[in-house]
Amino acid sequence: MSAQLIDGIALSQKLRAEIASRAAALTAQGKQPGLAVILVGEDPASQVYVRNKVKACGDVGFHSVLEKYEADLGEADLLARIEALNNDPAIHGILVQMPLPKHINPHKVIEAIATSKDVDGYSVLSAGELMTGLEGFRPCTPYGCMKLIESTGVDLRGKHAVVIGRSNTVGKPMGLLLLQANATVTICHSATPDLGLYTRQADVVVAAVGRRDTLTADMVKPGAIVIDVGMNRDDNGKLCGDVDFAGIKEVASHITPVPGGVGPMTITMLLMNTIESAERK
Ligand SMILES: Nc1nc2c(c(=O)[nH]1)N[C@@H](CN(C=O)c1ccc(C(=O)N[C@@H](CCC(=O)O)C(=O)O)cc1)CN2
Ligand SMILES: [Mg+2]
Repeated sequence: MSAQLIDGIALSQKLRAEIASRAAALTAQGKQPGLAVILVGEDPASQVYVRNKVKACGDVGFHSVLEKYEADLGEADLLARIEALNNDPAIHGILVQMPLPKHINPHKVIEAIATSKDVDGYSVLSAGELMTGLEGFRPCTPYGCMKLIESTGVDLRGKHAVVIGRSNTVGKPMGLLLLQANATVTICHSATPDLGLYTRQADVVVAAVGRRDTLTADMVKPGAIVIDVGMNRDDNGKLCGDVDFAGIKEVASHITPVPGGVGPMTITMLLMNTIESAERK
C-alpha cells in the first residue's frame, strides 16, 4: 500500500484564494484586513517566517505592518507597542513571533494582545474559548492540521485520534479540536511508556514532539492518517519531520510530507484567523 500524500501547499493555495476573495469584498467596503507582525531579535528562522507572513498578507490583499526590534528591546517597550496596535483600527490581528529573547516573558506579551486580535490563538482567553467550544481564534498549527485531515474526506466521528506531544501551542489544542470533531482522543507525551501501544490503535496520528523517527511503520495501524508537525534535521542536515515518512507511507492511507505539509498551513490559518477577525468588526 502506498499512502496518498496530503499536500499542504495545494490546500494552502486553495484556502488562500478563498481568503483573497473575502479580503477583496471587505476592502471594497473600506475595511481592508490588517495584520501586525512583531519580531524581536535576529533568530534566522524567525526572520524567514515573518518575511513569509508579510508576503502572504500581500498575496491575499491584506494590509500588513512588520515591526522589527533589536534583541535588547525592553519588555515594557514591547508591551507599549502592543497596546498601540490594540487601539489601531486598521489592525485586525497582532502576532508576536516566538521565541522571544530570554529577558521577555512570553506569557505577559501574549496576554497583552487584545483577545479580539489574538490571531495566533495563544492567549489564556483564546485557549478557554477553544476549551469551552466558544467562537474564538484557534492556534494556527493545530487548526491547519484539522484542515489537512478534513481534506482527506474522512469523518472523524467515532475515530480514535492519538496526539503525540502536549505543548500549549500544538498538542493540547490539537487534542481539543479533534475532540470537538467527535474523535476519541488520546494524548501521549514523553512520559508515555510504550507509545506504539497507543498509536497502533489510532485511526489518526498527529506527531508533534520535535524528535525525528518518533513514529515508525511498525507503530501505525494500516490505513491510518498520519499528520507530521515536526521540523527536525536528519544526519545530512535535510529538513525532516517526527515520523519515518518512507516507512509509514507503505502502511498509512494518508500522510503529510515535511516540508510541504503542516508548515505552509500554519501561515494559511493565520490569514484565515485574520480575515475572520476583520469580518467580525
Ligand atoms: N507567533 C508564532 N510564533 C511561532 C509560530 C506561530 O504559529 N506563531 N510557529 C512556529 C514558526 N512558524 C510560524 O511562525 C512556521 C514554521 C514553519 C513553517 C513552514 O512553512 N515550514 C516549511 C519548511 C520551512 C523550511 O524549509 O525551513 C514546511 O514545513 O514546509 C511556517 C511557519 C514557531 N513560532
Ligand atoms: Mg505554530
